[in-house]
Amino acid sequence: MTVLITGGAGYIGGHAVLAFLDRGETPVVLDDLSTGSRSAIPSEVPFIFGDVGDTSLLLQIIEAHKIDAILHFAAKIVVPESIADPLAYYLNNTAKTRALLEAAVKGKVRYFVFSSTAAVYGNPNRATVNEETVPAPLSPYGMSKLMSEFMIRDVSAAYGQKHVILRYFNVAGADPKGRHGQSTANATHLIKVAIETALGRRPFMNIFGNDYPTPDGTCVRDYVHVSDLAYAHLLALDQLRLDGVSRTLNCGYGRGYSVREVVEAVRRVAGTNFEVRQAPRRPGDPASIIASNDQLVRLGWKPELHDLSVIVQHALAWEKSCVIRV
Ligand SMILES: NC(=O)c1ccc[n+]([C@@H]2O[C@H](COP(=O)([O-])OP(=O)(O)OC[C@H]3O[C@@H](n4cnc5c(N)ncnc54)[C@H](O)[C@@H]3O)[C@@H](O)[C@H]2O)c1
Ligand SMILES: O=c1ccn([C@@H]2O[C@H](COP(=O)(O)OP(=O)(O)O[C@H]3O[C@H](CO)[C@H](O)[C@H](O)[C@H]3O)[C@@H](O)[C@H]2O)c(=O)[nH]1
Repeated sequence: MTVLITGGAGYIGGHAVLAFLDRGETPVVLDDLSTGSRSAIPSEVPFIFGDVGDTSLLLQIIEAHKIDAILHFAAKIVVPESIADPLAYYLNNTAKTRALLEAAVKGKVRYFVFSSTAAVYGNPNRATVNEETVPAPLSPYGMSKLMSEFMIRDVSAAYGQKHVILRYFNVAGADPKGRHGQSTANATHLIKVAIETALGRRPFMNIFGNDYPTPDGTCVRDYVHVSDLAYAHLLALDQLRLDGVSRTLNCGYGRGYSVREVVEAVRRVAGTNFEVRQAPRRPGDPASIIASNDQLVRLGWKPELHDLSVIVQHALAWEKSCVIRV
């Protein structure tokens, strides 16, 4: 039984690769390195350079490595970019997921674990969202993922494949042992941007919008440590192999921080002040989105790295180490 990780050269997929290695399993990685990095993949892990939309390549990989489970991380992930270029997102995230599913069905892959997103919920008018909250994405990115969710459920119903759809909230932090972190050039994620600014790699950063209906007017998000999230994948796959029950699960801590609170946490942990400018709202941003995580916790998820200071510390340590490596 071998696991295929698509997008394993990227930020979250790379942490999933480490989680499997840490428990003695060696996965196989497929990645086109569009945003991922070859150096993120440990040398003992078989790496195939290629596209998830290439059904015949996928069939070869499934057969050659006896793949019984696919963890599908590969995607484009930037919300504003998806608004500017929706067709690129519907191609890479939706059409290519369809091609991957076709290969999985033809290759008789039994289990499919999908990286979905809190962006499927749009701008929910409630304190927390659970998996039954009706999805209403605000962006083509969120819609491209929601369309994939529908395909995955239909494929399970028709062909008997079992799946877990994991809806990640805002993923942040880095491997506590310093082996991997977020390396994407021109990253747009808040914690990454704030840390780059704290380290003087950006002259200033923007806060997008201060007139949201939130306690301090800035957007509220549920930041989840990437290593706790990687562990959730192992748990979800183990459970799927055990009981064969397909599930959709929120992956967040159930607690929100505003943009201002995150900026303050980065200032505190980094021990430095940096320039923050107020900017207009960014298109496609919901005011507040926080997970209800009861279902994942019931499966046995025990997050250990939920403190925002710990998330920032690990991200900061990774960012500093990146310069040392260059
Ligand atoms: N980062 C977050 O906060 C967040 C939140 C919710 C969901 N997600 C989801 O998690 C997944 C991983 O995101 P990430 O933050 O690690 O992004 P990332 O950009 O670091 O990783 C994506 C990886 O997929 C690869 N890739 C992209 N298109 C490909 C294709 N067609 N064929 C092969 N490889 C391809 C890239 O080279 C990269 O290595 C994505 O599906 C994303 O939608 C991320
Ligand atoms: O320089 C910045 C960067 C971000 N923000 C704000 O910080 C919040 C978080 O923004 P991120 O870009 O870090 O994350 P998003 O909430 O936009 O989206 C992230 O989480 C989503 C799930 O909630 C998606 O899955 C998506 O892939 C991933 O980028 C937003 O209000 C954003 O406007 C700033 O103010 N300044």
